[in-house]
Amino acid sequence: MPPSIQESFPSTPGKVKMEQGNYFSRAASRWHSTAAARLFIFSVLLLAVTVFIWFRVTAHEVLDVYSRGGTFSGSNGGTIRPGFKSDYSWEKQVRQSCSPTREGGLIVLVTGAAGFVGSHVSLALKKRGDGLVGVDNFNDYYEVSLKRARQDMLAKHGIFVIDEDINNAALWTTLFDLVQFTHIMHLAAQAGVRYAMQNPGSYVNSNIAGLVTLFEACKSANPQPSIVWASSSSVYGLNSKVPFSESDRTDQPASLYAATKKAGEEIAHTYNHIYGLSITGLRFFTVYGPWGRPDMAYFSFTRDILRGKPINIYQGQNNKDLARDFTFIDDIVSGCVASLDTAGKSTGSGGKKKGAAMLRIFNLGNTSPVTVPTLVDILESHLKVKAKRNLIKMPRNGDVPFTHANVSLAQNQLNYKPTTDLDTGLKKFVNWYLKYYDVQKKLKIRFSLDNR
Ligand SMILES: O=C(O)[C@H]1O[C@H](OP(=O)(O)OP(=O)(O)OC[C@H]2O[C@@H](n3ccc(=O)[nH]c3=O)[C@H](O)[C@@H]2O)[C@H](O)[C@@H](O)[C@@H]1O
Repeated sequence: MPPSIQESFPSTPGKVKMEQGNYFSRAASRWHSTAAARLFIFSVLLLAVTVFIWFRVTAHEVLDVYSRGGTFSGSNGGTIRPGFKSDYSWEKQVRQSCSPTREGGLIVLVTGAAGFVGSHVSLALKKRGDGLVGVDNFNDYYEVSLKRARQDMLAKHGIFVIDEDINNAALWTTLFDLVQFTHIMHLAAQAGVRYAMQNPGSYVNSNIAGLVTLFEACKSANPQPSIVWASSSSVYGLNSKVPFSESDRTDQPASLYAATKKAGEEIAHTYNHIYGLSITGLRFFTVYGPWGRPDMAYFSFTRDILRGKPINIYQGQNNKDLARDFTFIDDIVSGCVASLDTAGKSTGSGGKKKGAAMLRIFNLGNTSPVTVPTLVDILESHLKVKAKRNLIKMPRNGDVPFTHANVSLAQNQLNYKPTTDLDTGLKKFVNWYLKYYDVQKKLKIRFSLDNR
């Protein structure tokens, strides 16, 4: 349409806009004519995009935290970090720690490395020349200073422990880009049977969500690592067939802790089935020993006996003593290392299964249950102090009356043979306990003198 005819048409909203458009485009063209104006518009756009992205990330994090029913601090006081940033010195520490010192040495990621079993397994692997890096979130379920002391001990042997949560997917992306792990030793978990009634969310967060986050990273890794992880004797729950064999029923968990470990075993099946991950689950039976967990009975009893405080000894129905298949840490370490050594390769790549992969479950126990009062007798003899015993009815808090492992499968396939009886093992524990807490006391005194 020629401009003269177009101008003679009556005004319409469209026209008015067009005229406004012309006005603004003239004004804009004046602005555009300067480089400063272009820069200004670009900056405004950049700011808008940044604000938009920040808002989305923050909103997502808030929803994520609230969906877990929590606050912005972790389930045990740790801080939830939305991402992960590495730097040169961090990468250097990871690389150094992961370098094997023997030919054909494994390259292992150990989660829960500052924990009881994790620190022992890490040390054993390093000592025989494997490369490894640890991850631990140092939560305050029990005294953090003990976890830090284990970390110091590992650092002296050249093992780097990353202070992070297993739910941090960004950590796994960074770490798996940096290192090609041959194996994962997954020991990070929310442990303890009775604490599950106080903090159920913590069990779901670590033992289910954390496990899935890690499996997701493993499935996408290229090549995929082989995985060994800690399940628990508690999966046998109310099973009354003794001794407990891997083929026994495990669908009657007595605690939420046991239920999350059982769920872990099912999740392991899924990742093996869909993605070809090689996965070995280990059902540990009440592990004890030096550098142990203060929340466990043998440890807290020792502390209370030495302080002259009474201890509660639970009893089952008809005042029957409870019994556990207490297993010494060195035997558990042998079982863990043998599981790593015998693990088949994962078969998937690029997140896709290429063939059937190994899926195993083993009991790692001692095969000779001991009653709790006998445990106390042994502690008394090594501590040379009499316990003040309160016999009380077992509270309904997830406990089971007894555990007893059949380890013939582990014996056949891992050459697993527990060699430490409870008396020998507790003697080693008591020696460590007295030394460790005496050292800690001296350090505290020296620290307070230094700060005067
Ligand atoms: O084998 C396992 O799967 C589990 O072993 C332990 O659980 P638990 O056997 O209950 O070990 P303790 O908490 O040390 O209790 C040992 C025995 O002492 C008894 N006990 C515990 C505490 C107490 O104050 N009094 C008492 O008599 C318990 O009832 C139990 O029979 C660990 O805490 C779990 O993390 C682990 O998974």
